[in-house]
This record gives sequence, structure tokens and C-alpha cells, in this order.
Amino acid sequence: MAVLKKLFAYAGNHKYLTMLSLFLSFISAILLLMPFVWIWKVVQVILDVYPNFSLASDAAKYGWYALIFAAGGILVYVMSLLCSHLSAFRIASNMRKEAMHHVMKLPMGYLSKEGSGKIRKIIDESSASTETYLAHQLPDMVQLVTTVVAAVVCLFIFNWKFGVASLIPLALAFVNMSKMMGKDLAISMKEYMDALEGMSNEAVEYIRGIPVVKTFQQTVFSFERFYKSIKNYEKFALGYTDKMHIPMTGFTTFVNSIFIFLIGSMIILVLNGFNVSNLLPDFMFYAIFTPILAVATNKIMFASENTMLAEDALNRIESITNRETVKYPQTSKEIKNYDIKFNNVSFTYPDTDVEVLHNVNLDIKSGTTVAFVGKSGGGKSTLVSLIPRFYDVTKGSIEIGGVDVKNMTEKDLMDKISFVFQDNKLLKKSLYENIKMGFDVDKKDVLDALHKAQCDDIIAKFNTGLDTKIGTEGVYLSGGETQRMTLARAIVKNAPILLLDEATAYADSDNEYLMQKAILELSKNKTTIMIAHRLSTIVNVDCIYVVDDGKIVESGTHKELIANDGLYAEMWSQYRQSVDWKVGEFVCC
Ligand SMILES: Nc1ncnc2c1ncn2[C@@H]1O[C@H](COP(=O)(O)OP(=O)(O)OP(=O)(O)O)[C@@H](O)[C@H]1O
Repeated sequence: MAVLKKLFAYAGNHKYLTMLSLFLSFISAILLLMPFVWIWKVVQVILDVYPNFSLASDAAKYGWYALIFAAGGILVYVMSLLCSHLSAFRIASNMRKEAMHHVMKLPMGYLSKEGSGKIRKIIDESSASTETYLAHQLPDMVQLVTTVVAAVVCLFIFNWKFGVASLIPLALAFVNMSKMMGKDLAISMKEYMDALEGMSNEAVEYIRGIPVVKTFQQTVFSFERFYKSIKNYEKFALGYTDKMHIPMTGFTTFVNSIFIFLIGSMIILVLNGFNVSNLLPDFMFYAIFTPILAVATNKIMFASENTMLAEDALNRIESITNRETVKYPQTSKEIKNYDIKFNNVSFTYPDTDVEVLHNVNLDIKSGTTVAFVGKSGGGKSTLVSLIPRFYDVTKGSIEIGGVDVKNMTEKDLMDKISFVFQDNKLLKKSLYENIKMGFDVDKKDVLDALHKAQCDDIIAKFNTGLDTKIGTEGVYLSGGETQRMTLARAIVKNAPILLLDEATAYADSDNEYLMQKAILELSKNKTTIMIAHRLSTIVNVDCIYVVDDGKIVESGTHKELIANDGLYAEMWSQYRQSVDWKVGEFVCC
């Protein structure tokens, strides 16, 4: 019921179609039981007239009744499946839409951390398995339960003594079944499913890492994690099977021994003086009926497992839909300028407990260009990612033009910021659409931006020019080419705030120089924050902030920081040495 309630939350009016499907399934179960009653009637007539079969005129009539009920039952069942498929399809599609809608509102940082593949897999697989559950398994479950209940009622109507004899093994079978559906086994089932997912994720990681593994001859070490995940799966699969085997054996034994109990009761009744020929018609009825009961009960057992699987799928979807979304206000407060201010900002990544930024204060004036430099892992990218709210600050606040970024609508905030990162993504669309990105620009503007971002060679490579579709056969862009395309995007967007995280990381020396020129041009009159490891690219910026261990430890112009003789001066000296060393090497050769 809890599963159905959760599923109905996605159903809208289609929940009535599901209910109709379940009702029809119930009717079909009753109709499909009736042929057995008529067949028993046929047997009874034959036994009554034995050996004068010519007197069994009613037998043919009862046979027809059996056929009509069977056909009616099948027809109603088909109608039930029709309704269940229609509503299941709608519910699964609503579930996908709602989950995707939610994903769009999640912090961008969460999406890049979890990976689009994993999120897509959870949404796709979970909605598909609930679709199967609603379309087939649930109507079948109703039919099976109805069959069992109706059959039990019939067992008592005809002969209560045989009824009791059939019910004893059935009750014992249900006791065992309830053990299999207990909380303990639900936990084991979850552990088993988690281990399965873990193994599948490790398999993907293993395959992805094959190039690195081959290059570094790390076969044994790389296989270790995958191997551990297989062992983990083995542990939980065996644990689950181990917990299941006693109740499962009990269930199977009792459910299949109904007929033995029936024969036993017949023997006891005969030994106690009951007349065999009086008992025989009733016995025949039970002999016909009890196998249906055994089959239906067996099927219920497996169908119950499907309910647990559907519940698990719903929980997995909820692990995404229950995540807190980024909340934006309906309207923005008016900003005064494009100053960016960090007020006592501290930050801890979600699901971790290590603070990576500690009480950071920054005041970046509108129209200036600043740079964050520092050791790897110091917190530069994290600082930048907090401005467009890829994550929200844990403590303190960030302001643009005197307004907290949390008081700006998503559109207003995004309209004001362009970013070029190391790891940029292009869409499977034409080069033109990838740069235009919905802005009010024509092909000439796009070509102009591409030219400024040093992308002329990329366009010239493809016969279809701007209309070339990314991702089609033979159309592949390298990391550097993708980065230049993203710079062209930023040029087209022309937002007043520019965030550049290692924007020239993949560029070769020729391109780097030209890209730097384009960035310089683009950043004119904009508030620009650059993260750069090549210190030569930032010597002329208005202010350099040295980030170390989540704190700003120095700030000033290049000259001021060199004069200061602190961390930056040390980094600069090391950087110079590495450049001189490279030049020296080159000269030697
Ligand atoms: N998604 C994440 N979840 C948890 N911790 C993270 C995440 N991203 C980064 N970190 C941690 O935050 C700290 C700062 O990382 P950040 O990427 O901001 O440093 P950085 O100075 O930009 O490094 P680099 O110069 O190597 O890019 C590091 O300790 C890193 O391990």
C-alpha cells in the first residue's frame, strides 16, 4: 500500500485508471475461478450417472458454461492490462519528468559530483521498474490474492473438513512467507541491491580506467576495487540467500503438500466410518481446486518480491527528489554595480564534514580583473563556484552590487555571469547553436565571436562550417578546441561578470597567446576573476589573491606581492625557475 501511495503521487487522474485496472483484475480472477466449479459439476454429473453416461446430458451444458466464464475472464483480464499499461506509462513518464525537473533545480555542484550517468541511470531504471510493477505485477498480484481468498472461501462452502485439511498447509506456507517479507529481509534485500549497484559502478570505473591501467601496468591494483565490489556482492547475495533458504524451503514444502493433507484427511474420514462414495464428489472438487491454490500462493510469494523491488526503485528516485534544491526568490533586488563581495564566507561541501573555506572576505570592485592563485587544493575553484551558486555558502554571504546572490532570481544571476572552466561541455547540436545558446545574435555575430576566441581553424576543419553537428560521425573536438568554443560562448553572452577557471589550460603556446588577447579584450569593463597556474598570465591584473588552505593569505598587485616577499614571491620564483629550466632544456637540445 505504501508503494502504491507513493506511486499515486505521480499519477494525477491516472490513478483512477490504475484503480479500474485493479478492479477488472479482481473481476477476472472471480470469472477465471468459475470454470473450475463448472468442471467439478461435470465430474459430479458423470459420477452420478456412472456407468450410464448417456444420461449425463447436463455435462455438455456445464462444459459450455466453463468455456464462457474462461473466455469472459480472459477478456476482462486483457481490459485490465490495457488500463494498467496506460496508467503505468503515464506514471513512469510523470516520474521521469518530475525527477528531471527536480534535477534542474539541484545545485550544479551536486550534478557534477554525482555525474550525469549515475543520475540518468537511477531515473531511467527506477521509473522503468515501477512501470513494469504497475503494468503487470500489481494487476497480477490482485488477481492472485483474489484467487486465493475466493478459493479458500469455496473450500469451506463445499466441505469444511476438507477445507480445514487444505488450509493447514496453506496457513503454514503463509507463516513462512511472512518471514520472507519481514523487516530483516527487506534490509538484506536493500544491502543486496546496494552491493549490486556498487559492483556495476565499479565495473564502469574499471572499464573507464583501462587506458590509464594499461599505460601504467597497474592491472592488479586497478582490479582490486572491482574485485572487492564483486566480493562484497557475493557476501550480500549469499547472506540474502542464506536468510531466505529456511522460510523458502518451508513455504515451498507446505504450499505443495496441500494435496497430501487432502488425501490424509480422506483416509482419516474413511477410517472414522464416512462413506467413500459420498465423500468422492467433494474430494474431486478439492482435488481440482487445491492445485490452483498452490500455484496462486507460489506466485504471490514471487510477486511480493516485486513489491520490495518497486519500493527500492522508489527509494532510489527519492534519493534524488528529496535533495534540497537551490531556492531562488520570485523577484530580484536592484543591484548597484558589479562589485563582488565575500562576507565572512565559510564552506563545507555537502555530505562531507571538512570545512574547505574559512571566513573569507573579499571586495572585488566593478570592472576590475583579479586573479586567485595558490597551491592545488587550496580552494580557488570552490571560491569561484560559490558566486553563481553552484553551491551555497555554509556561513556568511556573497554579494553582487550590494545584493546577496540568494536574493537574485536564477535568470538575473545567470544573466550577469559568464564562465569558462577547464572542463567544459558542448551540446550535441550544431556549432552555431552551441555558441548562440538562445541569445539574440545572428551567424555574423557568432562567426565574429569564434574569430576572437581563435576558433577559425575549427570551423575551417568541417565542410559544413557553422552547421556542423557536434557528436556526429567524425566530428570531435579536443579539450583545447572545446575550451576555445566556450570562450566564444562567453564573448557572445557578454555578461558583466566573467569567471575563468584555468581557461587556457589546454591551449598550445600560439593559441594561448591569442586566447589571452581575446580574454583581455573580453574582460574590458567587466568584473573578471581568473584562476591561473601560469603566473605569467596574471601579472597585469588589478589584484592577486593568494589562496592557501581555504584562506586568503596575501593580496595585492604583482609588484606589491613580489616586494612583500611572501608566499606569492616564492611561487613566482619557482614559476620562473620552471620556465627557465624548460627554456634551458630546449636550448641544450
Ligand atoms: N565536490 C567536492 N566534494 C568534496 N570536496 C571537494 C569537492 N571539490 C573539491 N573538494 C575539496 O575542496 C578543497 C578545495 O578544492 P578546490 O578544487 O577548490 O581547490 P583548487 O585550489 O581550485 O585546486 P586546483 O588548483 O588543483 O584546481 C580540496 O580539498 C578538495 O578536495
